[in-house]
Amino acid sequence: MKRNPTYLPVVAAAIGPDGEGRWLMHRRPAGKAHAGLWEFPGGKIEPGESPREALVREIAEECGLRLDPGAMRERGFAADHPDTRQDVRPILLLLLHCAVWDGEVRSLEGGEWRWCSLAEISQLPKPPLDARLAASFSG
Ligand SMILES: Nc1nc2c([nH]c(=O)n2[C@@H]2O[C@H](COP(=O)(O)OP(=O)(O)OP(=O)(O)O)[C@@H](O)[C@H]2O)c(=O)[nH]1
Repeated sequence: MKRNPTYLPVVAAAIGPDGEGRWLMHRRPAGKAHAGLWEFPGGKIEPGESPREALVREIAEECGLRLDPGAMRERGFAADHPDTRQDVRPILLLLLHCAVWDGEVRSLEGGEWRWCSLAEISQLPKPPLDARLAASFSG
């Protein structure tokens, strides 16, 4: 029986204070997959990490914010269809809402950062899974 390739787990953050409806978006830098598109920031979950641990690490590395894992809530997920080529792993993208953090945003690994309203996010060009997650915010 043909088996699907193993999903690559990726975690992303909807960072924003409760009730304000603005979220921190990251524009992927040149030279990377999906360069120039706007994503909910985050990255791959390493073996042995929980999604919350991975998110704290990725966000600290990318923009210097220190997220409070106790203030994270599951917000949704989106997954690729498995590719028929065995060398391309489908992505499982988990989205966590984080309403509490410390620090100021700095671009530590390239790319652009912007606080955006949902209306602005809907207009930004996004990778496919981020687009589906963003659409789920408006119901
Ligand atoms: N956020 C997001 N990532 C996606 C989508 N589709 C897809 O293949 N990916 C891939 O999922 C991976 C996300 O991990 P990452 O953010 O740590 O990737 P990266 O290229 O910045 O990191 P790296 O330099 O460590 O490989 C990237 O390879 C990205 O291209 C999508 O729709 N949304």
